[in-house]
Amino acid sequence: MERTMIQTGIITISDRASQGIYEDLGGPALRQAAQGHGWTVHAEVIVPDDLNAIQMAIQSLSDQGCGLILTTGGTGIAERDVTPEAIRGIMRVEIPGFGELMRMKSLDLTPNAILSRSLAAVVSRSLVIALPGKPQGAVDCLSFVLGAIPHAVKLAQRVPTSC
Ligand SMILES: Nc1ncnc2c1ncn2[C@@H]1O[C@H](COP(=O)(O)OP(=O)(O)OP(=O)(O)O)[C@@H](O)[C@H]1O
Ligand SMILES: Nc1nc2c(c(=O)[nH]1)N[C@H]1C(S)=C(S)[C@@H](COP(=O)(O)O)O[C@H]1N2
Repeated sequence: MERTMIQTGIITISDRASQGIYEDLGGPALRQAAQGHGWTVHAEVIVPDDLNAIQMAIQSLSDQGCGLILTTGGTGIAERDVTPEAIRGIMRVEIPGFGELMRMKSLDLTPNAILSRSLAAVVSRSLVIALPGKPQGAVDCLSFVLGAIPHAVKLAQRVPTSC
């Protein structure tokens, strides 16, 4: 697989992790996975399940030059799960195949896979991938879409590239 230098930002979206009620394991799990893929982790942040806070965190990491922004949490159907709405409010285009593939592959692991509204989108010059909240689920879902990430990041960053 193509190994490209990708500047990565990681956002954990969880009311309880943001309040320190439980230790955030999702951000560190994604950092380890990203570094394992040869990417540079620029920053890791934790925000509550709040639409404005999510949008501001994404925009800030994008402005700091992250070509790839991974979020974990808030993709489900609980009352405060607003990650998809937050991303759709600031994206240029959605990339439906990412969510389709993550749900399809995850169905082999858990019947609850179809409860995730996980997605990917281009926000400014960043590829944003919204992964489920369970730390292992986030890492697994990232692995399912890995192959398309280097090319998608180049397209988001408007770097000349061909398929
Ligand atoms: N960032 C995380 N770190 C560690 N465990 C997590 C994290 N996110 C989710 N989990 C685990 O997965 C379970 C189910 O995820 P759920 O989506 O309900 O959590 P959540 O979004 O963090 O909840 P809330 O936002 O209400 O705090 C949690 O109860 C927790 O055990
Ligand atoms: N691969 C994978 N996908 C998964 C899961 C998981 O553990 N592994 N958890 C599911 C569950 S239980 C839920 S409720 C939804 C949404 O999770 P979120 O609201 O924490 O993002 O993701 C689903 N997708």
